[in-house]
Amino acid sequence: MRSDKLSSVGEIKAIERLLKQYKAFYRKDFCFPIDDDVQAFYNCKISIKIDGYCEKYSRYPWERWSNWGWRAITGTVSDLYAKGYTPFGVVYSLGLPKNFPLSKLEDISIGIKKAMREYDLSFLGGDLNVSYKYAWIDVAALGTHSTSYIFPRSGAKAGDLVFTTLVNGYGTSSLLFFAYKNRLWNKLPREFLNYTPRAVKEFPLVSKAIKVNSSIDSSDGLAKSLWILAKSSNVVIHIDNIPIHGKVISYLKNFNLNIEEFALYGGEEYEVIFTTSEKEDRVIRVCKSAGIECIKIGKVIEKSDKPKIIFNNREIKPEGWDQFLST
Ligand SMILES: Nc1ncnc2c1ncn2[C@@H]1O[C@H](COP(=O)(O)OP(=O)(O)OP(=O)(O)O)[C@@H](O)[C@H]1O
Ligand SMILES: Cc1ncc(C[n+]2csc(CCOP(=O)(O)O)c2C)c(N)n1
Ligand SMILES: [Mg+2]
Repeated sequence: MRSDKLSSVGEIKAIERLLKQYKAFYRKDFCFPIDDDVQAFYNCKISIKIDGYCEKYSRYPWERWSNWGWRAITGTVSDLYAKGYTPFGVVYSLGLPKNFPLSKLEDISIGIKKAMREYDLSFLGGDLNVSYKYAWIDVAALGTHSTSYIFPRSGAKAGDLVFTTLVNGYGTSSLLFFAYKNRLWNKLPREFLNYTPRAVKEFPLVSKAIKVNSSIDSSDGLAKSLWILAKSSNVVIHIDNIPIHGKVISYLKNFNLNIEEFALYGGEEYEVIFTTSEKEDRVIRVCKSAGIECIKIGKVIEKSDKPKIIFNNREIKPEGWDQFLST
């Protein structure tokens, strides 16, 4: 309905509406489905991704502006890495209120530079605009192909094993969001508050050594990311292992919180969730040689026109971070 608000419709439905209109502008020689994490062209050699963040909904009060700059770059390149592409450069656009101090702008650029060093990115250009009340950043990144094939969200096959990388781990980001919403952050140690996830830049190496069938990054949480894979691939996925960062568990217990829920419904972990028909021990070994840990979390059971995620005989709610529903 045209009169509906974004806060009742949510991000996914709103985007679906937009994408219907843009179908006519999609070229047949593009490599990914129109709604995938990234798009690629020139024989899939070059790929592009854009991602944006509003300060109000993406920077916690205890965080430095440099963290915000770092995460904006990380969030964008994460999608490229998750698809096997290695980003080589970024352009970004900043919107800042008129009274924004120059010192904070410097701090944002410290975070951006740190991320460009970490991911070996070139600076391709920028833009500075005035915004109303809150700061805003949009980052676009270009990546090059390092595998001989591509793996969309829709490529999961019956029998595939489902893996996730464990570079940042699950649980920390949802605990931080909980602490923020409940004004409890002074109960958490600096170690948690300084959470600075990094994108899984080793994943292109993994996808070179094994054949990945489908993948997504976990920026909107494990449950939602798994659900998107299942829905795009039309499959039922069984999960038998929900990963949670060891250090988070005691805090969740202290606050009397449900451990599984915090692992499932987070966001901003920037892990790669992928499916493959390769054997478990080989996948774990290949990840290790690439310098990261991967664990098997489940299996793709069957093709189905009723895609779902099952854990312990129960269907997992396909919920997660949504810009319009979550805040
Ligand atoms: N405003 C928009 N107009 C057109 N297409 C959009 C718009 N926003 C998102 N999309 C497209 O919709 C798809 C899903 O977008 P979404 O941002 O949820 O992807 P994502 O990779 O999960 O992003 P993120 O990394 O931010 O979680 C992508 O193909 C994206 O290009
Ligand atoms: C003040 C404040 N409120 C909420 C959050 C949580 N949060 C912000 S963006 C996001 C998903 C990013 O996905 P992507 O990078 O793919 O766009 C999440 C989980 C936060 N960090 N700060
Ligand atoms: Mg993504």
